[in-house]
Amino acid sequence: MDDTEESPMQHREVDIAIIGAGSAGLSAWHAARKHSDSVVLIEGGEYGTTCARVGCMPSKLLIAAAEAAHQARDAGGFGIRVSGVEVDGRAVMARVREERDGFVGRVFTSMKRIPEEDRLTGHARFEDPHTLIVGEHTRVTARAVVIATGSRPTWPSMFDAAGDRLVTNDAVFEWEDLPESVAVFGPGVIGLELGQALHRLGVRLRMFGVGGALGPFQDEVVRDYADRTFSEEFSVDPDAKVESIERDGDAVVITFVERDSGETLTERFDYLLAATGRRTNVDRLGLENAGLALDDKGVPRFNRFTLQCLGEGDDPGHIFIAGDANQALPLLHEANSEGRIAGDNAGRFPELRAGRRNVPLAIVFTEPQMATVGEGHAELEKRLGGCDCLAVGEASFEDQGRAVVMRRNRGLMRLYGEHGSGEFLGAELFGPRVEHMAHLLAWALEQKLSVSEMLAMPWYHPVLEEGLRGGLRDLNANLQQGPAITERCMECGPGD
Ligand SMILES: Cc1cc2nc3c(=O)[nH]c(=O)nc-3n(C[C@H](O)[C@H](O)[C@H](O)COP(=O)(O)OP(=O)(O)OC[C@H]3O[C@@H](n4cnc5c(N)ncnc54)[C@H](O)[C@@H]3O)c2cc1C
Ligand SMILES: NC(=O)c1ccc[n+]([C@@H]2O[C@H](COP(=O)([O-])OP(=O)(O)OC[C@H]3O[C@@H](n4cnc5c(N)ncnc54)[C@H](O)[C@@H]3O)[C@@H](O)[C@H]2O)c1
Repeated sequence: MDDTEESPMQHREVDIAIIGAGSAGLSAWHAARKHSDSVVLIEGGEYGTTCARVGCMPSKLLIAAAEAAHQARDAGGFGIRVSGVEVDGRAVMARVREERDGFVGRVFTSMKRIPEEDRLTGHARFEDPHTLIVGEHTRVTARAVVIATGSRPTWPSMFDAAGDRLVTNDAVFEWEDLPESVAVFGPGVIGLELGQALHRLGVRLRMFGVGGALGPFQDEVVRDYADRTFSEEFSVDPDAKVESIERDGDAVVITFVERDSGETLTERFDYLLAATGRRTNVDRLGLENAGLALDDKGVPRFNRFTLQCLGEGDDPGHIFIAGDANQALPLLHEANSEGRIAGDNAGRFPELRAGRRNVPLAIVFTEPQMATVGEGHAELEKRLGGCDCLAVGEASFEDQGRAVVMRRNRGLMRLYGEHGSGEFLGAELFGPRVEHMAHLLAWALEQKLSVSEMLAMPWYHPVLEEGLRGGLRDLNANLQQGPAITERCMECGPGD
């Protein structure tokens, strides 16, 4: 064959095709294989998953280094003198990359359990509802398809002026050294995690947001408290007025109105880090050929329990969607569980099983940490606020005993319950190590416990969870199911 001749298109006929070898796709593959040996997993980008390569794991590695620096600087508060805390940016980034490579390596090792003939490399797109074209080299015909294509960062076009100094989380963990300065756009989950870590590692930082949003919080009381806390540590403006973004030599030059002074300032930064949200990768799938009903954002409409997509006439069909691709709950544990449900149903199609879904749980690894459990405050207000059915309890960590002991006594939680039934509904937490309390609350919500039942559980002393007990007691009092809190709990330990 001469060089100009195109190689012929290969043809594969399979039971199930899974598009995307990320966390959702890998779970889907394992679940589907329980039903059939004829399953292909198609990957168009890099293997290793977003979580391990550029997401959950490297971000937590950077945060861990930042925490070490912060604790060393804070040791003086305990009477421990640590002199000359120095951040070796190269060493920090080397550890981040090395450990990150370890996590990615473990994904590769588990990928090896998937036979090579079941893996296809190349970008997939629909030719018709049952046919995929993969990398222009293979046509795959499948009885059922799972879309598990994940998401990618998105930003407004005004950032493009920063040229190659515009970066996202995809680039940060490849840095050989820490930069001198970064302008972070988007005080959401990624922006706050990475921004605070960079600041604690000595990077000069400003963070710009729009419309006042901050982290995952919907409850204004918690959001305002978190805003005040972060603002004391580094420059963050959740409702920034940015006048221009320009490139000058190697610098990104940003002109903005400074929050506190109201002055217009122009500052130079090494990088503009865009953390302004993520968009689903379904836009490059040729969905117009798949016969699916799409929502106003172009995402297939689907059933949350079966992960089955609806067809154009709203008839459910043979295509399933899992993980960040469906934009519902872009979190790792949800990608895993959706992948499992979608793969299982693709395998048993046309028979289907409704998968078990967990209550919403999200944790952000800032310091103090942020967490949300259950339905968001806005949804609860909409559903229950009008009939006065929603009760709120509150507790501060400022005088919480264990938090004081640890010099981590900053934070506020708001807890929600239903009048009448006394059931616990959800919470927004901002405080020390609330990752653990968020789990306790999510488990209580799964069990449909009432606030009184939660309070009847054991509470050790002195632990941070006693702060949670304070919040639950306040909620119970507001539900008129317990005594009003006029003073500290008499039967509790000091600083409960
Ligand atoms: C910085 C950061 C930090 C995060 N931290 C956390 C955290 O602490 N906790 C948490 O729960 N979540 C976290 N997340 C979110 C979590 O990483 C994602 O929810 C999860 O990785 C999504 O998995 P997925 O399988 O849907 O997508 P992915 O792992 O992205 O997999 C999708 C795959 O599909 C491939 N693909 C796309 N289109 C095609 C196509 N047309 N053909 C073939 N292949 C295709 C892609 O190349 C990719 O490999 C974080 C995310 C980021 C970015
Ligand atoms: N710890 C975790 O679980 C974790 C960590 C990181 C990411 N994630 C997942 O990744 C998803 C995406 O994270 P994200 O931080 O990109 O999205 P996000 O939606 O949490 O935050 C985006 C932020 O950017 C702001 N924004 C939008 N346009 C802007 C503009 N032009 N200028 C300035 N700010 C602007 C928004 O108001 C918002 O605050 C999260 O929703 C989460 O599901 C989870």
